[in-house]
Amino acid sequence: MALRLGASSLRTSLQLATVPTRSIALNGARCYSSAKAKSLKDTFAAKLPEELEKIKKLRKDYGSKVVGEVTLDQVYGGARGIKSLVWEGSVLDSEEGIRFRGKTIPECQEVLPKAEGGSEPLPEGLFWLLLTGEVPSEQQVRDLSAEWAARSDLPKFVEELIDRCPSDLHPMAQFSLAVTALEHGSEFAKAYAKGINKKEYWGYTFEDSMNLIAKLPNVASRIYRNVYKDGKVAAIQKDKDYSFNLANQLGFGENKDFIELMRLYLTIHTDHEGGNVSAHTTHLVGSALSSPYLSLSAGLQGLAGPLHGLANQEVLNWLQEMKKTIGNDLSDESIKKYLWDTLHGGRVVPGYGHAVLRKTDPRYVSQREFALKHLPDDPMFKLVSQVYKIAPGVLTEHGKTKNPYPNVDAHSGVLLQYYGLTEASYYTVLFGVSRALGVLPQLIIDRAYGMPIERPKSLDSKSFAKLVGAQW
Ligand SMILES: CC(=O)SCCNC(=O)CCNC(=O)[C@H](O)C(C)(C)COP(=O)(O)OP(=O)(O)OC[C@H]1O[C@@H](n2cnc3c(N)ncnc32)[C@H](O)[C@@H]1OP(=O)(O)O
Ligand SMILES: O=C([O-])CC(=O)C(=O)O
Repeated sequence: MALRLGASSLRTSLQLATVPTRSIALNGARCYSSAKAKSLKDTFAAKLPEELEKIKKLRKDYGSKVVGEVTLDQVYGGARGIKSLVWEGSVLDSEEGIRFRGKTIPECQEVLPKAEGGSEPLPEGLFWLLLTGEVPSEQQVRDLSAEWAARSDLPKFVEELIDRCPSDLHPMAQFSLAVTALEHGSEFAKAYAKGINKKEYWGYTFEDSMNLIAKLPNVASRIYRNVYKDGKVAAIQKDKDYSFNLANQLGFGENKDFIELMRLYLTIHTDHEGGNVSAHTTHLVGSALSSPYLSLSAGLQGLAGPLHGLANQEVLNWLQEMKKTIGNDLSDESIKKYLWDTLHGGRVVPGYGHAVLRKTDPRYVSQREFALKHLPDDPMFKLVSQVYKIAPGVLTEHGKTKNPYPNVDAHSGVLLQYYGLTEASYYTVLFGVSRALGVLPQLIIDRAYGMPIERPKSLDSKSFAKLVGAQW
């Protein structure tokens, strides 16, 4: 019960009184409806004792069972496939792709609440699903939108910090810098410094995560407007959803389809189980009890690498280069030649391959479906489709990559450029806003579970050689 007391002591005025909820079936998923919607924090707190009990029993009964073995190749191969992380929000199947709390992307598109008149899910709903495992009601999602809007103001010094960045400092560096500076308002760090009971950690981590997510549209749009536009940022509209506000602040609030794209984009980029660089980094830094601000900032710095989230920037630049080179000749032969030139130049084909996936990424598929619906005749979409037809064969013939199919980053830039967001160096910031909605729920869960500091064992090569019985 201490956990619940700790949580409720932090309740904000926006959280509505909790009343028993009625569970109804919505397309096979559980959906909770009630006169007064139960808040996210109360929903999580109510489920927590049972979750903790289940984990305690699992560890008591099976704690010494072997869950896998590790080869020397895995040690030298980026820890690929080693099962060593607990991540509740999503699990990635190499053939099927991601499932968020057991639900595929199409299933999420079906069951998660949408904006009035909209057809894409609201990322608020996915955040709720990732944290609690439950599909929220429409009212719960509306309340969450309102709560984020209410918490969205930036401290003046953070605005000034962003404004003082040179416009040629990469947007991702500006983004992680601003998120680090928001640490100034960390309730977790302040409470820890005062000395709090471990059982109260998650409540403060929840508050920090909510505040941080709420502020990201202001941070992200300020960077965009400063670097590429006139530096003026629209105010958050308190009665609107998160994606509307982000789209509007970027300067695309008049375009309903772009807002819908933001809702889809922010939903599908959230989470990709725990081992990817941004998720793992956030979790790792958080395991030292660094605040959610410092943890996410570290994760964003990993996302900014070209083999990870920056690949979406690389893809658009690469496609534009290709267009310049091949002009209107989208024949199989000319695409093939361009792909081979890239590979012969010792470069990777951006947007293709994956550390886990061995089939086309379902996040690519959902973006392709969006394009087929909204921009079927866009020349860049046609180019992307042609590359999709040709690249798997070329990469297979090249014989190096274990996965010749496209990942999420192969498509996102083409959708953004269609609506006029053409600045590729900005794209990973949008990815980062979405990724925050995926990695912060797990950070709250980590603290609620009392996960320890992460500290795997390393050895030098000589010791590994000895371990496998080799000469050194
Ligand atoms: C959101 C995301 O992070 S999704 C991934 C975004 N990144 C990209 O799209 C960049 C292009 N892709 C890649 O570089 C890789 O496929 C990664 C980083 C995604 C995965 O890396 P790995 O798990 O090491 O891939 P894999 O085991 O297939 O690599 C084997 C070899 O194939 C190469 N390879 C993998 N993908 C590609 C590619 N798209 N083009 C050319 N070569 C490739 C690797 O560089 C590696 O070469 P090496 O033996 O000379 O070092
Ligand atoms: O899973 C990975 O390694 C990379 C990825 O697609 C993501 O983080 O979204």
